[in-house]
Amino acid sequence: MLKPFLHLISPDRTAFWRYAAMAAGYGLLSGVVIVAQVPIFIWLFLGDMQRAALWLLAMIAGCIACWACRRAVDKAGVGVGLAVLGEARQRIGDHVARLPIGWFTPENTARLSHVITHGMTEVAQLPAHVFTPVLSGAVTPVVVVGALTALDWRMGLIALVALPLATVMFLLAGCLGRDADRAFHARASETGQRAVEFAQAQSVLRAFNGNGDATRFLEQAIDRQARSAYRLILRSVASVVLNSWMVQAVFAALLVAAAFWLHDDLMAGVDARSTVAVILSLLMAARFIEPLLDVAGYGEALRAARGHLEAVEAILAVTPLPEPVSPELPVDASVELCDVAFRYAPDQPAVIDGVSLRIEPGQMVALVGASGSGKTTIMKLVSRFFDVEHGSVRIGGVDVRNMSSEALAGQISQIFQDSYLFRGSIADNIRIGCPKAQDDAVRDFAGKAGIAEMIARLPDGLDTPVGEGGVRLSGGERQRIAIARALIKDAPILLIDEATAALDAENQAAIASTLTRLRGRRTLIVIAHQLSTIAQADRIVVLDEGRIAQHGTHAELVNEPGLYADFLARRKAAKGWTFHARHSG
Ligand SMILES: Nc1ncnc2c1ncn2[C@@H]1O[C@H](COP(=O)(O)OP(=O)(O)OP(=O)(O)O)[C@@H](O)[C@H]1O
Repeated sequence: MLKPFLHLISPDRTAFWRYAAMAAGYGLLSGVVIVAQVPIFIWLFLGDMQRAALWLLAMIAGCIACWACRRAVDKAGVGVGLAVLGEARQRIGDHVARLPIGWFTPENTARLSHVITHGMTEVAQLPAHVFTPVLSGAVTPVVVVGALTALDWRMGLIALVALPLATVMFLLAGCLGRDADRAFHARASETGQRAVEFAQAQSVLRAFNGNGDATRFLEQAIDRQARSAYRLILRSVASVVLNSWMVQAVFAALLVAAAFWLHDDLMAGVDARSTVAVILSLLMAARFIEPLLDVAGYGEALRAARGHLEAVEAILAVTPLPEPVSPELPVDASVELCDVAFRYAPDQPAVIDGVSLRIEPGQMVALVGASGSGKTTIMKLVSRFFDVEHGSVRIGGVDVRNMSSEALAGQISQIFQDSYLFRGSIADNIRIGCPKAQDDAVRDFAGKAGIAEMIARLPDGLDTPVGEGGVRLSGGERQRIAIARALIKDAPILLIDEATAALDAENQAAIASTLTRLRGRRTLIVIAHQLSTIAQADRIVVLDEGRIAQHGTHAELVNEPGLYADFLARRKAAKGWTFHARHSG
């Protein structure tokens, strides 16, 4: 528990240890104040009011010191909590930013969101709300044991033996609900994911589930969460009961010992002093039990926080894409795949298998192939969204694994099918490609991407908000903004995945002319469904089930029986289109 917590606040743990020492000191002081009751009662019994008053004053001073100490401890605890919150979120953010794109499944994304929001807030509250009473509650009884031993060694011995026993019991009770707790957190993440999915996919759900069945997935997730919550509550109640029984058993043992002691004294002839000692021992026994009961009560909070800490540890344990120790810089804008093999998971088949391909700087290559043949995966490997399983991907002669992520990102600009627009204006979204770009440049690239007219029609022009994910725009408009963003970046390599698929004829022409302008100036790798785009390519690579089936210029491939000829035939049949290659290699 403490280890993952400390892991989160490393490298500077001084503040935590200072806080822990203060909390232990507070527990010690509380114990001393409790023990101070003994001499007060003894002097009262002996009729020495002056000494009793002096001890009373000392006790009052101790109470004030306790109060001040508790305030300082709470303040330090809040400080540690805030440090954990800041440090952990920063570390999780830095770590997640280096994880392979494949990690970001809806399930992991929901878990990440649950941990960063709910989980980390609970963990941050641990020092002030849980650690302080638990730490001080563990120290105070030790001091009280000393007083008990001084009053009667038998009761002191019982209390002394009870301390490690209670600790073991608390730990065992803590383990009781651990699995149920993990299951509950997993179910809570799943419900969160289903709730977001339910909200985002309303149009699909309503179109396909008009019979009111649309909430089924969400309801099932909520049911599963409710069942796991029920199991967790049962386990929690059991562990709270076990802890309380343990503490009450210790108390009963102390009472029995006190009864025996009194009985012995009665047999030996009652001594008033002994009677007072018994009464004081009982008082100390009660005060010994109080902090233990507190500690027992915090077991549940500790276990819940442990669940969140484990979730954070699990995220931090995912291996990020390694950064090179001595990064190298590419010498040009060539792209090369050398005998590349890749699979998305160890238990899945290879989706890229033995692909070798060299694209010279300034060349335009079109990737063609059936759906699922591996075109998008090749693009992702070039961008190092994942590392290859075998072979290498080289940019400018350098293995992408030997380039820093900044250097690699600087080389590549990309337009994907699902380009995301951030909440902000059109200009903000285009400027992501070049944060320093002036308005004129933004307008210029918007024009090149075919959105000049659209912007001119809008009252706020480039400053028009796009809404989260670009919801206020049509699919084609979103795609064109993503194109402007990619073009303004001015990276030497441009990857385009079906960039023109969502565009109307007018904008297809605008994009085609942009590609014409960029030909020879940038290395272009294009997954093109539009024949007009393929027509511009210097070379065409036809993929089939993760392998290169055909490779060459249009002129070389067009009369060769095979997938490319089949592809052209299908496209012609669909569009009544005739291919006029501008370049024959
Ligand atoms: N994240 C993923 N996890 C597991 N398998 C994946 C993942 N993404 C793609 N695949 C699989 O890898 C194979 C190649 O997919 P890829 O997206 O590269 O094909 P594609 O040629 O680009 O298809 P399309 O033209 O339909 O976009 C497919 O069998 C696909 O199911």
